[in-house]
Amino acid sequence: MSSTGIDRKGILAERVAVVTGSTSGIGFAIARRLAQDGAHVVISSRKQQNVDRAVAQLQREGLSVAGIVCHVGKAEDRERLVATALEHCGGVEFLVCCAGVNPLVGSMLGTSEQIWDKILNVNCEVPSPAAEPVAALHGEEELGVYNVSKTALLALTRTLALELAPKDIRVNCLVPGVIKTDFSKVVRIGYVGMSLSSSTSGSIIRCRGKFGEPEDCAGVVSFLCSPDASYITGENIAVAGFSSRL
Ligand SMILES: NC(=O)c1ccc[n+]([C@@H]2O[C@H](COP(=O)([O-])OP(=O)(O)OC[C@H]3O[C@@H](n4cnc5c(N)ncnc54)[C@H](O)[C@@H]3O)[C@@H](O)[C@H]2O)c1
Repeated sequence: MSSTGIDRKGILAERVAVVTGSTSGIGFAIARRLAQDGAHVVISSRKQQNVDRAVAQLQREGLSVAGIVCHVGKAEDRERLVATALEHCGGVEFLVCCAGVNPLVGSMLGTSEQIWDKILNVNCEVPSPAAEPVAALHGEEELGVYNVSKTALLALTRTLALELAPKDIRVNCLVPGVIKTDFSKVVRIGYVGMSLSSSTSGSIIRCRGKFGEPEDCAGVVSFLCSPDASYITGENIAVAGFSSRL
């Protein structure tokens, strides 16, 4: 039982969550946790085989999940995703935007317009009608455009939270540190011995103790979706241990 007298078992029972970029990594862990906490969850990402694999795995665990392909940069895919949630679950109560890209590791200077457009489109424009995007606080060298896109989400969260407050819609942003997924390999490769160290390019990356696991992010998102968080909106919440926030 929580301090508010709310029973946390099945805290999200019969609620409906849509999670983008949820066939692997942080998104998958969030989808699993929300379903374990009782929600009906719609999983999505770009490839049918990945959606099928993730849905099958969670259904084997006895969880209530459906899945559909959704490239978040495509308007028709996003519409189909919402339609699927309406059809299977009768609505959407939580939207968790995890899809993110970083096709560039290198200097921001001279980065092509095409790369800027891709990163800003997927990482910033798409979460704009959403709740709980995943974003950044302190950037690293060589991830400049990505840093810009994720830092924009901090302002997006604040602004959207204000705009949507009259509709009683909350908007919060999870700011992970270095979490062990395929996505962060490019950053983790520079760590030596899990302590303060130099990356191969010479830039300093800070991490003391250990990297995070995707599950470290999932519980916080479940909390943010729960009634215990009903007075929390417009916040950027770091789950970063002692590592840099990506
Ligand atoms: N891993 C970290 O250390 C870390 C830290 C901070 C923020 N993040 C952010 O967390 C989010 C999830 O990353 P992850 O580490 O779990 O990586 P991941 O590669 O394991 O998962 C990313 C998921 O997004 C999907 N995806 C990518 N582009 C998409 C698109 N256009 N449309 C739909 N789906 C798409 C991929 O298929 C995959 O399922 C990203 O937004 C990333 O920027 C990750």
